[in-house]
Amino acid sequence: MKLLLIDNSNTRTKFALSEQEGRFSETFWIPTSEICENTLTHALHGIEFDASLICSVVPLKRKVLEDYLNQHGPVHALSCQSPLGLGIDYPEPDKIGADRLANAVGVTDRHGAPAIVIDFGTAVTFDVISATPAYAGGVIAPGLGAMGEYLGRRTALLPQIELIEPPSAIGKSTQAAMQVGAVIGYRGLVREILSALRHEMDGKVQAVATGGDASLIARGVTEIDAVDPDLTLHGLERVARRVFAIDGG
Ligand SMILES: Nc1ncnc2c1ncn2[C@@H]1O[C@H](COP(=O)(O)OP(=O)(O)O)[C@@H](O)[C@H]1O
Ligand SMILES: CC(C)(COP(=O)(O)O)[C@@H](O)C(=O)NCCC(=O)O
Ligand SMILES: [K+]
Repeated sequence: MKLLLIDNSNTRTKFALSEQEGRFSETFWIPTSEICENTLTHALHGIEFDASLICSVVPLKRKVLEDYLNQHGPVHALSCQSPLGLGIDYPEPDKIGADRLANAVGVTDRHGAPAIVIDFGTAVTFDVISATPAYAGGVIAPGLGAMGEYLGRRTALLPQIELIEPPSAIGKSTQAAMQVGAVIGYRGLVREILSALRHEMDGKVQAVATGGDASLIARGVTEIDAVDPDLTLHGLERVARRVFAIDGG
């Protein structure tokens, strides 16, 4: 059975095709703002699949995706009601972003529990999975892109910057000074939050990073144990195998 997996998040909507567990035959993405029937028809032209599974944190785009996919076979939208294979230790499970639940499934399946997933997307999310394993809650902070953009928008003289590694901690230009604030400053945010989370958990807890800014920020941060770029899509695949009763699911 060929599965189409879709992570509909705020900046990019990622797609993966899976026929064999743990391996994607194809992956691509579309800016979320461009998701409409036309772009989907174009992007999915010639791609065959038997069923699809979507995690969405953008309700209007989720509707467009579901309406389109419903014409092409069974569709499941991931929620706290889906067969996640994890407990949920959280007061209002239906408020948890579907991408965060997919990340929790992905990290448990691929790296084991207990774990902390850090998703460096539009927002940066930290999600804690206990040894049980159960989703235990987490942290939401501004994403690196949002932090970088903010100063350029709210000041008269500061430019928009490219989010790249600054050559030195002592900035020798406005851009370089802002890159230090964003990139090096961001690593400090990550270290401090990880330390506080680990302090509230028992024993050694691995941290796995994913999302658009993961490789840039994780560089040199020894508190992050691994970067797994397609973690959300892998979590979706795991749930899809259960929903559609595929062997190994
Ligand atoms: N090609 C790219 N397009 C957009 N953002 C990118 C790209 N490469 C890296 N990024 C960074 O990744 C962040 C978005 O990460 P992503 O995981 O796609 O977010 P989301 O899951 O919220 O859609 C942006 O803030 C940006 O800094
Ligand atoms: C926190 C998020 C905005 C992260 O979205 P992303 O940055 O991946 O696009 C998203 O998971 C969301 O809208 N969550 C709902 C609230 C919650 O999880 O508590
Ligand atoms: K995401």
